[in-house]
Amino acid sequence: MNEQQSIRVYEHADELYRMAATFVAEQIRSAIDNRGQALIALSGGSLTSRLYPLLANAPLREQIDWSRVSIVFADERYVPFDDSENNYRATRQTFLDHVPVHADQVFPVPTYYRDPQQAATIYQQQLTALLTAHGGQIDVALLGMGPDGHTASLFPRHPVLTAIPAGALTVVVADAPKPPPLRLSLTPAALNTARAVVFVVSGADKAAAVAAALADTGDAMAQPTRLINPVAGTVYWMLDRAAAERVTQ
Ligand SMILES: O=C(O)C(O)[C@@H](O)[C@H](O)[C@H](O)COP(=O)(O)O
Repeated sequence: MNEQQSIRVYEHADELYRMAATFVAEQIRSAIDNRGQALIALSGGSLTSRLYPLLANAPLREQIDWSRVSIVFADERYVPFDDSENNYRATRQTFLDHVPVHADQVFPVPTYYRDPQQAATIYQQQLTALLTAHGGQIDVALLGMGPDGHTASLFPRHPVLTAIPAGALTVVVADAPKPPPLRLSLTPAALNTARAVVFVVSGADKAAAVAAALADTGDAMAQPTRLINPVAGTVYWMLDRAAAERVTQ
């Protein structure tokens, strides 16, 4: 197990999401207290419906100076902003439209480019500038994991995993097994700048993937979460009992 790793298990999903939202709010507050600002990376999926509303409502909403928070996306489905599959759209609906975050501090993946590679290049430039302004680190990267073990849009055994150029911060993922098939993801190198990577995973359908991800050894190409090893940060696994059921350590 990665030494910079912490595993926390909660009895029920409700408790998991409540504790995860509280933890993320603490991380954001501590970044603002220590460095005057916070840079966070968001994922889609169940976080959108279960965790983000907790940040967008009392008491957590009032505990954060949102004017000091910048937001990027760990991954995005390459569909227009008004498509119901778009993570930015979903995140606005449950989170960003309900907190006083400055519009110019929210960085959606620019899926309006016809060429996703162009979007990847531009998003990389934006992230590079943000990292420079934030001392080289994302403060909190919030990630989910699918039953197949994917995280962000890094899918097990997807050819792109071995084709990411050194130093690239963004990557276009075509033929993703989870729809929609065209996606843009932050790379492990980008996510590994994080001070805190927080995996929030619930449900028995993910128990096997969680156990494989946390086993002492394993193939990173089959378990992309193993590619997430922050250079100067900690990985937090926050699980409900059902997702943790097959973890042996
Ligand atoms: O598809 C996306 O947009 C994601 O960001 C993706 O990586 C997600 O976090 C996982 O698929 C887990 O999703 P669930 O929590 O809904 O299972």
